[in-house]
Amino acid sequence: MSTPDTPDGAPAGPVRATGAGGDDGDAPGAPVVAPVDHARIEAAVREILLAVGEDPEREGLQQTPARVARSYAEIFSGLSQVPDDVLGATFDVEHDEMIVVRDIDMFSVCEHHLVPFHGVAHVGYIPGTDGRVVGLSKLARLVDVFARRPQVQERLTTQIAEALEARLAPRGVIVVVEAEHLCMSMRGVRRPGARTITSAVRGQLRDPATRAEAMSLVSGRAR
Ligand SMILES: Nc1nc2c(ncn2[C@@H]2O[C@H](COP(=O)(O)OP(=O)(O)OP(=O)(O)O)[C@@H](O)[C@H]2O)c(=O)[nH]1
Ligand SMILES: [Zn+2]
Repeated sequence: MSTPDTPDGAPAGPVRATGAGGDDGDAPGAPVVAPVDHARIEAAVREILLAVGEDPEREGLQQTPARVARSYAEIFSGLSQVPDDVLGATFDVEHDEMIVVRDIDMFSVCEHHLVPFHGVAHVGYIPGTDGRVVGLSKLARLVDVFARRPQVQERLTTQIAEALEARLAPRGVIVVVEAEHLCMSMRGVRRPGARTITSAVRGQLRDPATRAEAMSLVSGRAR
């Protein structure tokens, strides 16, 4: 299992989107969209369709460039978000033990091939000395902030951990991501079912005993 310490370069800097990632005002499950350049995406998709030998004017493809643009606005909405959009509010529950949310569904896009990789993220932390915690749903929202970008799994894992460290000053953080990369399944080496597991562990959770407890929680062995 890898424990990356330095991200392999960050994706393009965030440009805050009005309303993107809004919390309590959003309808549950409402798609988060970003202000991408729809006209440019549409022109590019039309070119790709022509390049692969398709006819962009045939009935089934006429709306495809516009659909792809809307889809990219959602899939890449993390590029216009920053962690503070979702970790802004903390509260004091005087809890000084580990908190783990496991099996957070995660969809991202491989930056090498622009096809999805998907799986689950497990996110845990030990609150800092001030005992402040963040709402549980915000951990899933934080995963989305970094997953909805062109990514590699190692960087995604590290960025989630570093954002929690920076915002909560926790005593420890653990992030484990398990994912299947469609670039390894549907093309290339063609190994459907292979899962990649990455972890980022910080602070007290690097201590072997605490790390073992965290790993048993995220793997479900403690249930
Ligand atoms: N470390 C890492 N590698 C990734 C990730 N997503 C995709 N890759 C790999 O990126 C590599 C890109 O390799 P290249 O040789 O440049 O591209 P390619 O010819 O399309 O490679 P193949 O996928 O082997 O066909 C491949 O080995 C992918 O499996 C990721 O999140 N992390
Ligand atoms: Zn890929």
